Amino acid sequence: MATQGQVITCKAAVAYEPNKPLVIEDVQVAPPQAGEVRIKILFTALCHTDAYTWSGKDPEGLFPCILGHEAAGIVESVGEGVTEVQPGDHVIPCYQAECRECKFCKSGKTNLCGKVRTATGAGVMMNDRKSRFSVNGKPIYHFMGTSTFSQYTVVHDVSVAKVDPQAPLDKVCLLGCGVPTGLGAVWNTAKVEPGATVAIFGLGTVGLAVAEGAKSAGASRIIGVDIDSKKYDIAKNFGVTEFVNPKDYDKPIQQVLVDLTDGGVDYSFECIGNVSVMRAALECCHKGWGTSVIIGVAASGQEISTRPFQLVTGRVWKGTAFGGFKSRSQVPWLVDKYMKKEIKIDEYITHNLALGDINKAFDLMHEGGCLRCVLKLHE
Ligand SMILES: NC(=O)c1ccc[n+]([C@@H]2O[C@H](COP(=O)([O-])OP(=O)(O)OC[C@H]3O[C@@H](n4cnc5c(N)ncnc54)[C@H](O)[C@@H]3O)[C@@H](O)[C@H]2O)c1
Ligand SMILES: N[C@@H](CCC(=O)N[C@@H](CSCO)C(=O)NCC(=O)O)C(=O)O
Ligand SMILES: [Zn+2]
Ligand SMILES: [Zn+2]
Repeated sequence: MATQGQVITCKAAVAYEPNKPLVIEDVQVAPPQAGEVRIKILFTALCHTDAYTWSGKDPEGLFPCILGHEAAGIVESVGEGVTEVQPGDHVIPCYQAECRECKFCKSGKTNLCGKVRTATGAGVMMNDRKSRFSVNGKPIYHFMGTSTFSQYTVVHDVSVAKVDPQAPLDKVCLLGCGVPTGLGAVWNTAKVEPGATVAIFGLGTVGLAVAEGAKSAGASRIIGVDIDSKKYDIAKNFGVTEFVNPKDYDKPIQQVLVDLTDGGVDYSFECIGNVSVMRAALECCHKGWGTSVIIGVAASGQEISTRPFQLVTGRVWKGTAFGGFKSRSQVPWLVDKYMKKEIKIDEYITHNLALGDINKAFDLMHEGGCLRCVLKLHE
């Protein structure tokens, strides 16, 4: 049955309130308006940022909403003026847009795009500042411009990457967030060079992707830091050469790393979202040149601090969103790299469940053994 131009009723997981179990609902998804694309989502993974917003600690968090931003699917229909994708195309929705026209996109200095960011932050579509989702006539907010915990979603055309139709969507859905973030933090943001020493704080999916990126960049030592010692075994497969558990030491972790590396590492990456660890990650860097990259997302009200002397003496503090990748241009390139076996994806997927099991999937995420859980959206 043709669905183009019609409201689609489908299943979605709705977050009605912070921390209350998500509810699988029949949701109405309106047709795409000008510059919009409606996507049949086939697979979505869960990222810790979904859990962060669900927890109520995200200052941009709005309820009720449909979370989810690491997914893949097939274009169902497009709105007026959409030229770059058409029904049937295989796509990855990208929470970081790329319009190629705004001040940010044209700067050549950043992957951030300004075109739809205020709308996505407000949980609505740019065209009419309204949501395309409703339940029994009541609007449900969008999330990060993607809302992939739904069998169908509507996104801005500048937030859609068209990918190789041969690529397995149950795997490449991970290229919507965590894996590119870690790889890009190394390749684009830090620009790690051969022989460099690297410390990675937090060995979840993002930290492991940092390790993979650092290995491919030719780093000589890749030191993983995690409070869960079980992470070391898996981390070795991603390139981590040494492991440090802060709980095994009486002295501050930055001192442990400085002592281990003759004055500090060349690059460090914070992949947790803990502001005390962000400080340690900066302070374990080598005087004169060490660079620390913040990747983790910290709760509302949290702030970073250090002695300015740390920066005066040459350490550099940076941050990265989506690993600095330009989404529409570079996600298809990452898909091709996966197809050529040049980057891992399968190894990050520890669990596969159905949409109806989404609350179980969030429970799993908080257990040490889960990296990414991929949900199948349709039977
Ligand atoms: N900037 C971006 O574009 C971007 C993209 C994706 C995810 N993120 C953020 O990156 C962070 C990591 O995501 P993830 O999915 O890998 O998370 P995760 O929870 O799977 O991994 C975090 C790891 O940190 C470890 N850890 C926790 N506290 C620690 C401490 N005090 N010291 C050392 N290790 C500690 C945990 O044991 C775990 O292994 C999250 O904050 C997420 O929101 C940011
Ligand atoms: N809404 C949060 C900010 C969350 C945040 O920093 N998001 C990251 C992506 S996390 C993906 O898992 C990001 O890329 N931010 C850039 C952007 O959102 O434009 C808050 O307000 O604290
Ligand atoms: Zn994410
Ligand atoms: Zn732009």
